[in-house]
Amino acid sequence: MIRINQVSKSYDGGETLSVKNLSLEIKGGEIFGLLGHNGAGKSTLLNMIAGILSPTSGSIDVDGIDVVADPIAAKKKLCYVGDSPDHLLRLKGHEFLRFIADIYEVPNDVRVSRIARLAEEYGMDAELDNQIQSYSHGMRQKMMVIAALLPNPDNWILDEPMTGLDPKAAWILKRSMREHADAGRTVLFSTHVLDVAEKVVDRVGVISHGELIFVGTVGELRSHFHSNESLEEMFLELTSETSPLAASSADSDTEEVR
Ligand SMILES: Nc1ncnc2c1ncn2[C@@H]1O[C@H](COP(=O)(O)OP(=O)(O)OP(=O)(O)O)[C@@H](O)[C@H]1O
Repeated sequence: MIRINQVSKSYDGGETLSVKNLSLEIKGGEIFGLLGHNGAGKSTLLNMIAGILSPTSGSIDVDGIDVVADPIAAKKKLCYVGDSPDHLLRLKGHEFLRFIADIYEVPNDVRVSRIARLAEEYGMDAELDNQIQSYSHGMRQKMMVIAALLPNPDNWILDEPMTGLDPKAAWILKRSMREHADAGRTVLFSTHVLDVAEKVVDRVGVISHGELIFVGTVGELRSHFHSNESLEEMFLELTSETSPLAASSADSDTEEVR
């Protein structure tokens, strides 16, 4: 479970807030999709949950562990796919995965079988002896997904995880997300690809200018609009400059439709 309590983030000492007083609870058993335009604050929020950025104010806990007060314990409860797959490029695939398994203290026998399964599923088994810098963008993204899923913690935090994945890999990841949530665990991911979101999410959160302007199921969003529109159409209406819900102030309620 991920609990975000009145979190704000400023990159410039308080002049502007990239995330504004945001509260949200994501329970075990659900896939939660975070939607928002470029610069809306998705990566900033996910980076704070993953412990890469500190909130300017507010608190975040993962399975009851405060990510700022106890960062190592909190990190053991989550995995994270960031918005760039270009890390540790000089390592070979298997060296990178061994490094991740060491950090997460994945036992030897477990890591061997898990790496073999994940590499085979994502079509990367023939690539593990090559340096990551020789991989294509999509192959690097697959490595980030494999590395994230390798420790198999309860909470998955995935920033645009489908970007660059081929259809088969995207399908396998979506299936894994569903299985993970159905086992009572938590998946939080961001995406721009709204037809993907519509198919896999249990709930969505729409973030605009650092504020959550909607939290609920796609069905609830539909009944709010009294329409049968696609998620894409509703998202565009919700975040348009003329929408009464479009974020502009920091003092509004954020749960459900404002
Ligand atoms: N390192 C940084 N320094 C200063 N401002 C930043 C930094 N990172 C992000 N921002 C600002 O914070 C805001 C939110 O950015 P963020 O990357 O969280 O958006 P996003 O929703 O993930 O966007 P995208 O969909 O384009 O990845 C933007 O206005 C951005 O310019």
